[in-house]
Amino acid sequence: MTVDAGGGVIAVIGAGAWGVALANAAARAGGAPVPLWGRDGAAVAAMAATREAGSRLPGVRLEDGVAPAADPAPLANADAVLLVIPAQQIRDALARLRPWLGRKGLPVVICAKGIERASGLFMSDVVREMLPEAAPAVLSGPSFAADVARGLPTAVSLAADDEALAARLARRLSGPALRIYHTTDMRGVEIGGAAKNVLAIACGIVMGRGLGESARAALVARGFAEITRFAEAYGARRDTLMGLSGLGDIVLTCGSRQSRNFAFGEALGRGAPVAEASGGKLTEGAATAAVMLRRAADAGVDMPVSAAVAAILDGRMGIDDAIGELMMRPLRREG
Ligand SMILES: NC(=O)C1=CN([C@@H]2O[C@H](COP(=O)(O)OP(=O)(O)OC[C@H]3O[C@@H](n4cnc5c(N)ncnc54)[C@H](OP(=O)(O)O)[C@@H]3O)[C@@H](O)[C@H]2O)C=CC1
Ligand SMILES: O=C(CO)COP(=O)(O)O
Repeated sequence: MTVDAGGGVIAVIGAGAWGVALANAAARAGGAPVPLWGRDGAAVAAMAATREAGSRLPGVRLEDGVAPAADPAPLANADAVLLVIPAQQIRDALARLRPWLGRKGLPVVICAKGIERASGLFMSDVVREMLPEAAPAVLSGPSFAADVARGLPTAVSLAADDEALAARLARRLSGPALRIYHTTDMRGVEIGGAAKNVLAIACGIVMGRGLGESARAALVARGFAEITRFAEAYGARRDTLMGLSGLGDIVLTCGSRQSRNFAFGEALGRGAPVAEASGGKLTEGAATAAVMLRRAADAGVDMPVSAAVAAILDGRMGIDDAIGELMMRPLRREG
């Protein structure tokens, strides 16, 4: 497989907000057409006809090279694929698409942010199970789809076991407005992306409850500390967590209503029921909170902020009690 700065076909699996944004970025970065696979035939046909992204990214036009389709056949000719569907759906989608993806060394770049609820597996391990011949990679960092789709300046991390592959993919996808740093720390990049969504819900709750910016800053700092402990317990490097896919994405999603996870938390903080607070939007942190705590417990890592979010989402604790409990924890040395 050849993927380099000068070309190589990048295909995108998932025609939602982030899939369209990355397809646009890939089209801007390279000369080759970008197949964009979506499961909903009518929706992708409408995208192809109107060249509009649709209701998930209002006002965004598809770049000329982007080719939306519900037929997976073009995936068979891709030099690399970007996997851009919700984390909990990746296993099923790969089971269906495997006939077009089962090639030795095919780079499969995971762009979803989550941990698989049923198995407790990180996304790169799900891909390794479902496509054992593939070369998994992870792309994550502070990047709202609406910004990337419009070509606003953004920087993210891309990790693969093979540093040369990570560097080639980063060069192929980078453009004047999308700057991609590469690393071999897949665990660090994928845990940063998955865990920050849970923290964004916590920050939304605090803001929705009217507890103030000081409380949010405390949560960001203590949440970052627990995410770093968790990631290191699973072999991640601390400096990865200090980078774009950890701290960078926490700064973005814990401070902006544009984040669906933050907005979900804010609605909860204002009193919306858990079942209604997302307004039908994808909130990866809600799916990941409980399973992340299971993995943390397996590794003997304490994650009090994430535990409070999980307890609120499971209905085991009310918001005020959860906040009270966080404040009443025994005082300890910082670290
Ligand atoms: N939006 C953003 O700013 C960013 C998102 N991400 C991550 O990207 C991932 C996707 O998010 P995003 O694109 O925003 O979500 P959206 O809700 O906008 O889109 C999700 C897409 O996945 C498709 N899909 C859902 N289930 C399946 C399935 N079983 N098989 C095939 N396709 C499926 C949906 O299809 P259908 O329309 O038919 O339901 C839809 O096209 C998430 O993990 C998110 O955390 C990462 C960075 C930025
Ligand atoms: O991951 C994101 C930005 O980096 C998008 O966050 P939300 O899924 O919370 O909207």
